[in-house]
Amino acid sequence: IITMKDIVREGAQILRKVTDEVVIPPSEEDKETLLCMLQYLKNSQTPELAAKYKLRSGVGLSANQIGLDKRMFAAYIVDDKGEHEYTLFNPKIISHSLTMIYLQQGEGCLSVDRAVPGYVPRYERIKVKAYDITGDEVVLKLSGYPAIVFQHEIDHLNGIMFYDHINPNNPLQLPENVDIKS
Ligand SMILES: O=C(O)C[C@@H](Cc1ccccc1)[C@H](O)SCc1ccccc1
Ligand code: NI
Repeated sequence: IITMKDIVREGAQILRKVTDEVVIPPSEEDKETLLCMLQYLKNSQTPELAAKYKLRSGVGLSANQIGLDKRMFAAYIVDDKGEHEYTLFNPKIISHSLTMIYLQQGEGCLSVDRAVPGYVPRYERIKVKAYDITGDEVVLKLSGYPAIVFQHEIDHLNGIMFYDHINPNNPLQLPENVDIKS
């Protein structure tokens, strides 16, 4: 299983690389790895397992965060509508809203062992084209928190860290078109 020792921390070059597209249809190995990444997220959100394996809780994980130069990520979000799991290859944001949102509490990262305060402006709505675990093309429309998670993960695949979006002079400053989203 994936544990924290498998997670690459900031400073590693792979976190600053634009990762390579995965060949579609995906190999058995790539599918296996992506499912392991999803399992990490589920384990990290299961108190007994998180405690047993000392896992930091995560709702998203990109392949380069476990040292793989592959354009794929997993996300596992539980909200009032239930569990939403995503295992996607070669994701691409094909359109987005003008309005932006941000998390009141800012963002964190499994690859960043420190708190970096500040608002991270994200598109409120995104349309994403990707390939699912079977290699079929999917188009997903996301808004709110899931959209934030996807943007955080797709940033990873493009070598971007969440703090790259924080205004260095005033971390709590926002572009004027940003709506409040806590
Ligand atoms: O490092 C990662 O990519 C996982 C990130 C994903 C993320 C961070 C901020 C905003 C959206 C997504 C974090 O580990 S997720 C941390 C977390 C865990 C449970 C609930 C909320 C956030
Ligand atoms: Ni991250």
